[in-house]
Amino acid sequence: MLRASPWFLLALVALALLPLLLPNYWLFLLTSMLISSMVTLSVGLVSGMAGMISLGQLSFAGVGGWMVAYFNANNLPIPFVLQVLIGALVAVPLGIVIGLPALRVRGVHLAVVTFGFAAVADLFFTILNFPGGVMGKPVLRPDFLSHDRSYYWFCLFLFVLLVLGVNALYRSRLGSAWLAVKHSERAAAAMGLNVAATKLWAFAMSAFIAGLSGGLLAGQVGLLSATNFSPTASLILFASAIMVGARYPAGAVLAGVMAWLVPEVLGRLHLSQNLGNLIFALGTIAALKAGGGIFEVAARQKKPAATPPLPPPAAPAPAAHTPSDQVVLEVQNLCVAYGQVLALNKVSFSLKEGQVLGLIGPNGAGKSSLVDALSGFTPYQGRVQLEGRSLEGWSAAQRARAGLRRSFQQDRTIPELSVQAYLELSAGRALPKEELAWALEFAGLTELGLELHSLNMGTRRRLEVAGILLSRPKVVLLDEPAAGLSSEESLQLARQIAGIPARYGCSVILIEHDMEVVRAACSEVVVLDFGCLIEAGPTTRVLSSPRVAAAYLGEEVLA
Ligand SMILES: Nc1ncnc2c1ncn2[C@@H]1O[C@H](COP(=O)(O)OP(=O)(O)OP(=O)(O)O)[C@@H](O)[C@H]1O
Repeated sequence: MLRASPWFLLALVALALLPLLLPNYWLFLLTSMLISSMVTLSVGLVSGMAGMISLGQLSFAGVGGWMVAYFNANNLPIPFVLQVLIGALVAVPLGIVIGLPALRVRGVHLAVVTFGFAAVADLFFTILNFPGGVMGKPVLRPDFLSHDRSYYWFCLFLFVLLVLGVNALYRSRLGSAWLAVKHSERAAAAMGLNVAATKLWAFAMSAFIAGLSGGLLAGQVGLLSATNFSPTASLILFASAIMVGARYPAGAVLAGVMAWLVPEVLGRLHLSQNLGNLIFALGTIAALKAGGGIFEVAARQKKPAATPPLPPPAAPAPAAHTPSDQVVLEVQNLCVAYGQVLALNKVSFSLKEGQVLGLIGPNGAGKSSLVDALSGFTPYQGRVQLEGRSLEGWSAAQRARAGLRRSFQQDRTIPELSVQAYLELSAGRALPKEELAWALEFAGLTELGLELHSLNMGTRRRLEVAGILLSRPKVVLLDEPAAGLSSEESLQLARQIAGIPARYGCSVILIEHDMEVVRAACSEVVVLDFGCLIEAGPTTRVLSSPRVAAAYLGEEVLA
């Protein structure tokens, strides 16, 4: 993201002064570069930020251009600037419609859907023609934009506005939500985010930006044709956006430069323009191999932070918190089946207010199925009640918003976000200094600005828990939070987990294989085996039960 404001200002001054030095032909190319950069920015938003493949971005641009051409051909008394804006706005509902399939499909399927849209739009543009095209009636610019230089400055002005707007968006909660959805829709839903709305916003906004660029292109070239917005051109645009890492404005500018420089150079060398496509294709393959475009890789290679120190193990053993008798989560006859496999068979237990309840069992016992069912990710039969309210039919996001939060076995934190942005996204609100300071202490960090990719696994796991706690949940399901941590880190985390009810007043279900962690954190334990609850009660008693030992713990407990 654009943070180097001195560089940004320098580039801006250079771009603003260039028209004074260059002949008209180069000015025309520079304007094309700005317009290409804009439409690349739109790909950066929908694909780079929100992680959805869109192969029809130029069709949105075509809609913007078509509207401007239509206003001109019909001599409608609408100022040019307004025409461009209307064109961009008309592209928005289309963006939402094209975004609807993204709620159900992703990856290659979404690529096919969006490319299909590009093909249909191409047919539409070809059959209907751009208004004014057949009559040879070009789009007229108002007097103040009639000179190529003033038009260039106008495009530059809009481009800068877009960059600032997009940058502000990327730093907002919506921007963080886009990254969350890109990395894991499940984790995003588990944070209480509305995944569908987040995706549709991305499509709508990227269609707006693309539509704006189409309108500007109409003003630049006067007469548009379907070839300006062909599906093939959309493909090349997508390839170049991937190659540069177009969610970074500087990447979009680089793509814009290449979009006019490569054909220009090839033309002067009398080489085929297809060579340009080959360059973009190879660049895309290289980017996919490197796990990101030029600017994404560069951002990732920022020096990783030194491994943060563990928080002082002095963490006083948490004051024993006596759970109240009030039941916060009631689970009755819970059954989960995957086809013929019965993963959970009539499991019933209750979680009391202020309790840290361990959930243990051998591999395949049904622990993850239980967490998935409670958190709304797996269909189940039976009853689950949160503070007396049945959660029947509630989605994962609704359960999270109601105060039933969960963590994941695998790291699902969002590498590009800063510590603060991640915590605020997970908490669902802007956090005051004291709460941020507490979260830093919980995770053993000192800086809020560090990006998560620079943190070690243990720190990211603690940060995930801290973010969940800052959302002030009623119940937290922690799915093997100590996985991948050293034994020292695990015990530290266990002590922190044991202190959660006293500090946050919420209850915890802790799934853990490490019995030391269970002993340190949990007052009571339930044990699953082959999907059935075989034992429940105070930790020490249950862990020394021969039945449990036989089912799962073996020598570890007997020792
Ligand atoms: N998506 C699925 N499709 C089919 N069977 C599944 C699926 N997920 C889990 N199972 C089966 O359901 C049973 C319970 O699995 P689950 O992952 O809930 O156990 P677990 O106790 O969490 O195991 P682990 O400790 O290894 O994570 C196992 O027999 C497993 O093979």
